[in-house]
Amino acid sequence: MDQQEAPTLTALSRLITDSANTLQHLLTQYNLQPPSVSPNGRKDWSDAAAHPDILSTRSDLIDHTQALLNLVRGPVETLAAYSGSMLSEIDVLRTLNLLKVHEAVPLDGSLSISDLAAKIGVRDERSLAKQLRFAYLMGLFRQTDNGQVAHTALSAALPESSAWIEWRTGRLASQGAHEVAKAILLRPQSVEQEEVVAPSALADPLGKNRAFWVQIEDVKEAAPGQETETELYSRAMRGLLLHQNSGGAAATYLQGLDWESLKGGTIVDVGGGNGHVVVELAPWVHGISFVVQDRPQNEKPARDLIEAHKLADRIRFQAHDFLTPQPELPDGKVPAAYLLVRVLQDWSDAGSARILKPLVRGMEKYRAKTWIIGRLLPDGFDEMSVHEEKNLRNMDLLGFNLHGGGDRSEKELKSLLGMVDTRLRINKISRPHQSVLSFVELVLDV
Ligand SMILES: C[S@@+](CC[C@H](N)C(=O)[O-])C[C@H]1O[C@@H](n2cnc3c(N)ncnc32)[C@H](O)[C@@H]1O
Repeated sequence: MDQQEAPTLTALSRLITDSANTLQHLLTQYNLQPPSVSPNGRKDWSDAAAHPDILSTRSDLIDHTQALLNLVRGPVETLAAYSGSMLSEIDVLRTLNLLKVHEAVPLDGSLSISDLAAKIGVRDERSLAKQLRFAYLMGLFRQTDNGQVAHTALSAALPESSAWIEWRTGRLASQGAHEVAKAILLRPQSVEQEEVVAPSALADPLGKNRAFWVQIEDVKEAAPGQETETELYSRAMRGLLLHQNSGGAAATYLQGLDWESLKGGTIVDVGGGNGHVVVELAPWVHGISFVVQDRPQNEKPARDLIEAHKLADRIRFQAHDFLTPQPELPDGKVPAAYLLVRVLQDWSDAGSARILKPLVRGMEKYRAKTWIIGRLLPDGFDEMSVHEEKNLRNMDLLGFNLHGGGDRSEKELKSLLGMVDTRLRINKISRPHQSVLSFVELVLDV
């Protein structure tokens, strides 16, 4: 039987002190800001992307701290927290985010709960105060000495994360969680199966087992001034891009792929949403134009976003169902590469093969490459810190919850490619240090 080395309170505390000292020392050495609880302090770690020693020391510190917390709490209280206070933390975050409290509280000042309630249109002031009181315990907003509400570092960071939090904690993204066990019990194991049992379909509020993409489309009608589910989803995907990469969205993508090799060409972003990935990238990769392909519902949000970034001369949106053959590109362009960013995890192997097959035709005809950007799961244990692996696997579980899909390991990706075309192979894979995304270049042996 495995005998795990039992950590003690003092041994863990020592590890924490050592990692904290190292981290502090490295930040000073590289002239970077220390962590801070001030609303104007360090928000994320994107500035440390080029310093793997900082990132790995930080991950160690997080892992040791979590281990100490679990030890001090003990098993019963840890389980009580998962089914109690931690759930309330999510509920309070959802509520205050929906009420947009972070926009109403001034960044460099404070206001009374009554003024806050008036500003955000809340009538039940007492209940708002209770939500805030719990939020203070999370370090989300704080009460000033004169009883007013002010920002903390955590609440001040909400604007960048707000869209993702709104969507992820909302009904459509959460409903499947209640049916995961049932889906696992019911699901057949066949990779050939295109229609899979997805938890979110089992949780369909209309009881019709509608797939996620059908449910999201069916909620087309929004009240005047309100956004549709698709608009919220697109906004959330953009939020995830910024949020998941700790602010360093473009930097991660630039490190991962050889953009220079495509100069003068056109990249087709297949399932590119409203173009939120390529609007971040385009300013950094000169001489490349983009065609964003996605469902027609994304056309307007995409055009608005592209226009807002003044990139209409380089980025075109094309409504296209990626399960069907590739259309001619606008303006007679031909593809130099297809980009699939965070798409395949939503589909079973059979569904993913249907998405990849039309691209293989383009790879053959135009000698185009295909770049897959997504999460690759480790096959073994201890390949990364607990903190990193949780960040990675949390999205894998969400893929199952929503679509019955999920992320793949390199081995599983290779087996998928084999189902698509035996000439298709992985040319290279890279994962920028501590990025949750891996960058995979596919080529076709012709
Ligand atoms: C997980 S999102 C990824 C979006 C974007 N690539 C990113 O990384 O943020 C999956 C995308 O696939 C699109 N999609 C789903 N089914 C599609 C279909 N049949 N044809 C085209 N796009 C589709 C969705 O609209 C959505 O934009």
